[in-house]
Amino acid sequence: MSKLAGAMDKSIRGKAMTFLQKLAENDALPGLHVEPIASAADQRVRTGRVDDGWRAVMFRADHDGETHYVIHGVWPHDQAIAIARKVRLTVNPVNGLPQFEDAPAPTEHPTIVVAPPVERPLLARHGYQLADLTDRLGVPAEVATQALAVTSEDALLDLAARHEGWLGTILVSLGAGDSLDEIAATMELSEGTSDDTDQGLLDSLRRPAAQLQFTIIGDQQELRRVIEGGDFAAWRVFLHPEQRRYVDRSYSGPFRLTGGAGTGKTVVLVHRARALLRRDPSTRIVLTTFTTNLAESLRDSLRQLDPDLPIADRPGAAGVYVAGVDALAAAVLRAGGAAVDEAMREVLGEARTSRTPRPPSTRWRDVVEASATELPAEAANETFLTGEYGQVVLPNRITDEAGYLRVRRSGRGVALDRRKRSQVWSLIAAYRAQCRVDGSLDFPEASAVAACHLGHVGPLVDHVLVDEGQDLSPTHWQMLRALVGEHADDLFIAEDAHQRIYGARLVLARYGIKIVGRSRRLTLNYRTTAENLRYALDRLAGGQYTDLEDQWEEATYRSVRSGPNPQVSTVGSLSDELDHVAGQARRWVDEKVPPETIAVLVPDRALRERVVASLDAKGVPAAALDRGRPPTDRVLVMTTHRAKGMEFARVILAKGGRTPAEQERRRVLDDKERTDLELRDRSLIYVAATRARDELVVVDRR
Ligand SMILES: Nc1ncnc2c1ncn2[C@@H]1O[C@H](COP(=O)(O)OP(=O)(O)OP(=O)(O)O)[C@@H](O)[C@H]1O
Repeated sequence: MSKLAGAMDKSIRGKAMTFLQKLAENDALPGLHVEPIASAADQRVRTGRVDDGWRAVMFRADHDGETHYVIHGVWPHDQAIAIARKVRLTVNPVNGLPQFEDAPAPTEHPTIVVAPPVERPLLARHGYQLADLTDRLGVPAEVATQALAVTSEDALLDLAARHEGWLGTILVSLGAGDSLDEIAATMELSEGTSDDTDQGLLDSLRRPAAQLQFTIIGDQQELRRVIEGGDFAAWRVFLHPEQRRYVDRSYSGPFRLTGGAGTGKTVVLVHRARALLRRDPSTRIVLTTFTTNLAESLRDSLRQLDPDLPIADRPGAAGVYVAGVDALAAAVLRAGGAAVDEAMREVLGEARTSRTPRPPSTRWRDVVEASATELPAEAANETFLTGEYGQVVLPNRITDEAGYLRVRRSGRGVALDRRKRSQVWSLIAAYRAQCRVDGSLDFPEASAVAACHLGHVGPLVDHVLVDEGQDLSPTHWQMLRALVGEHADDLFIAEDAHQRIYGARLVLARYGIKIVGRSRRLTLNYRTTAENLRYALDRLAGGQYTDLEDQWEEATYRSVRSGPNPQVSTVGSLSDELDHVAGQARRWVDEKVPPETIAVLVPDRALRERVVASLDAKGVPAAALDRGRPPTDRVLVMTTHRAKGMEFARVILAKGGRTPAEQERRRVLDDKERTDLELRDRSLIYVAATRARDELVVVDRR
């Protein structure tokens, strides 16, 4: 077992690896010098020789004829000896979890006199007392006393940051006002008996909450990953008990995991893919998300988690096939061969020659402009028609006017009488006629046809894992439903309704995906500081957000870290905005902040190019990020859409202004459509602000 290698100096990692490998082979090898320490506080403590100057501190526990070592860390010789003398690894008598202690635990709660604070302490405001923390949760008395004295959530987060593992996590939950029962349940704390024998200690180390801090090293490769990863790769090894549950558990049907930005939804998905493959190496998994860029980063994460994980080259092959959802549709169509023609006829009323969908174009706008339609502006526009086609026509496989006149248009804003429906159909028919000329399919058509084709040939895979579920469209869901049969662990969907920046609201049950109670929520934010999270959540206040089950989305999250408040400035013009952005980036680069850890997020590509040019002019190395991987040594400038799913130490959010064309586009929209667009505008700011790990600077334009 090993504690997080964060404490380990980089220069010694290679030798530590060799030491631990040898220790695993035979702890009696003379070069290792595994020795007890005279007058140590814990009789299990041992030190081992990593090299002349460095020693490992560890604990030995024997059970069933086997010897186990719990690695505490590697330190310079004298420091290691001093630590080894004092440190104890015990089982917490209240919650049954392993804990390190520097000195013998007091038998009674010590009397610690704390000066009465001017403000009422935070935990008292939440109604907690000392005994709640110590006797119910097992928080050591000294830490509990400190926690009860702090007056703000930020101060409590600072205290939490000083304690690794379960203790830090419990403090964060207390700060957020969670009830004792909730904390005990999510952390899976035990009650009562504690067993300080070697076996008791080993059992305690295997508890889910212990795995926030300890991991059982099964083989050499895992050992290497833990040692080389250090703190930055904590997600690969140390899961929250709740995360672990969603990774390992089996569900009788589709499962939905919700949670705000940075709560570790993607981490759960990636671990779950590996867990499913470990259960059955021949299993066929599809891991999908909205865009190709996000899919690429999922693939990278899978490789980081486990370089040996089989990545499939097509949906239906053993292993994990990772693709953006539209690329997945294209792959299904390519693999389907001539049989796809039948599905095309059923969905579109005709077969098209291309199997590769073409990217979005101006075709809907061209159709409206070339027509002499009498439809009101709220229906004769690209936004309405794209929605009508993707949400009504394609999912219902409508191929003629008669079908369109009959179809239910539930959830759509603009009311259409028979005459108007007929006029809308003329535009749809004109659109399809143009597509027929070049034989191409658009993205929604491709997923609709893929769904129909899969309905004919049957499911291709055993499990589908979806990230960013809130952005997927009706035909995407139809396709995913048809891709996997209805059985246990068929679909696992991660979503955050507050981050919907693409598609329209929808309800999964309409597409045959019945969650029926299999829905849970992650609330602990690992990425964003409490201050930045507060700013981001305030942007959503008052908006009515619903999730994929048509439930109100809550916005109650807590953060594991605190930091400076976001700096928000308001400027009067584009040139002031550009100056402000470049000035801030310049200051950070001058302070030696690595440029690639700084991102400037903008609403559109036009502003992106302006920002890059202005950074160049100020001598700040910068690059526009679109497709592909981010370059190093440059400040990254990108649209918020591109930044989805990513994170940066520092973010400058340039909100920009609306162009006259955009203002006109919005003016003609129906009220419902406009309200939805406004929700998405706010979500875009929320997404942007939650990309910042440490510092956030916002530039608002009047
Ligand atoms: N158990 C963990 N221990 C340490 N870090 C974690 C843990 N879980 C997640 N993280 C870290 O938190 C950050 C956010 O995780 P992740 O990207 O999975 O969140 P998300 O919910 O998918 O976010 P978003 O919705 O914004 O894409 C990442 O840096 C990840 O490494």
